[in-house]
Amino acid sequence: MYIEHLKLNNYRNYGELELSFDNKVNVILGENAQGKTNVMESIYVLAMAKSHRTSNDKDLIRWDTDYAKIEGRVKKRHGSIPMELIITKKGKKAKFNHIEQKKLSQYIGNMNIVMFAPEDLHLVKGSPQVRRRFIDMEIGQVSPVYLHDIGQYQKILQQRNHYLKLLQLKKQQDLTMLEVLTEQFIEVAVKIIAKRFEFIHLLEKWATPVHKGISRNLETLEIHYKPSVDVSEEQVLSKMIEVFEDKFAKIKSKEIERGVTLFGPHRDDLLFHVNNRDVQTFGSQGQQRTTALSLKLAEIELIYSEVGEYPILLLDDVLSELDDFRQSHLLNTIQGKVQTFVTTTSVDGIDHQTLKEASAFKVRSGEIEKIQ
Ligand SMILES: Nc1ncnc2c1ncn2[C@@H]1O[C@H](COP(=O)(O)OP(=O)(O)OP(=O)(O)O)[C@@H](O)[C@H]1O
Repeated sequence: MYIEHLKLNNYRNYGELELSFDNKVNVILGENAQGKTNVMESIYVLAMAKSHRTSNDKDLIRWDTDYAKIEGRVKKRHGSIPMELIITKKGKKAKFNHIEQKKLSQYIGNMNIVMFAPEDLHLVKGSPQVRRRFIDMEIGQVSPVYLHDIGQYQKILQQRNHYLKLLQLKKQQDLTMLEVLTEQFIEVAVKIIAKRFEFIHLLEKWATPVHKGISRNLETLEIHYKPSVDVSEEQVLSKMIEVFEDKFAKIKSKEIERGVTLFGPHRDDLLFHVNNRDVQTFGSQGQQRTTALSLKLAEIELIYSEVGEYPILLLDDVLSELDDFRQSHLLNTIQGKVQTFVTTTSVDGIDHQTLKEASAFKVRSGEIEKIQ
């Protein structure tokens, strides 16, 4: 799939912008703070209904205006489909094929995106939160049910935390309500954990050969999912409810004392092993970068295998962060099959055929001009 047309109104530093793209590499050139990332972000937001760099939708609305609008036409195998997202200070409205989608979980996933930005290089080394976000965004793109479950989970987690806080502060004494919330919590948590196990296997299946290629056959990558409760994959569906019930019964007084939920998918993590060693602890910076790059390239193949079409790749300021070998590995992989957007301040030093054949756009304070 690829995005043919993009129109922005009052999005970040763009008043009005209309661009058409080919199904190939599109380079977005410009000095710092001119609006390169803003274009990438708008494509990401159109696909995912939220930004990768802010959780506050209001940040996306151009200063001193009331709403932001992103319109796009995505070309898929079965035709060209219009998508639209309007962000106001009160909320957002999403349309797919001119029809408003009441549930965002039904909207997301119609246009698949893989974003690779400098912060993704911290996927291995960063906090578990970064890795959980990565898993959730990726599964969400191929499974609307999962997105719905995550939404439910967050709601119940919030209610449970709120109730634990009341118990902690002795504003409540009744434990029956806590039991009801715990039961609801476990029901959704089990579904999420089962799906995460399944997804990590699939991701590993694609990432291991990619990693072998980038490491010139020297390294074997393994990805392990580490739920916060000690449970093996075999136990997930058969015994998980019991495992959680036992755990929560044992830590009840501790949770009340702390006023917060201590176990569940919001505390899960991922582990990456290269040649049987934990990359987070023992990996060199190069190995950590290779792992992050392998995961991104694996996502491209994973989406293709699940959806039947390649996703759109957004490389935000990341190409210059990779050495020559990794750069050309990346560009060789996408060449001719994945619509790719690359932002950079300069293409000097990137000597690859793919970039020579690319379309190029020049950004200057919220205005864009096609230059190649
Ligand atoms: N809501 C907003 N309304 C208007 N302008 C905004 C808004 N949010 C950000 N900006 C402006 O957008 C510009 C930043 O754009 P962007 O992040 O796309 O930069 P960039 O070209 O990618 O730069 P760099 O190479 O430094 O990453 C800044 O000038 C900032 O002031």
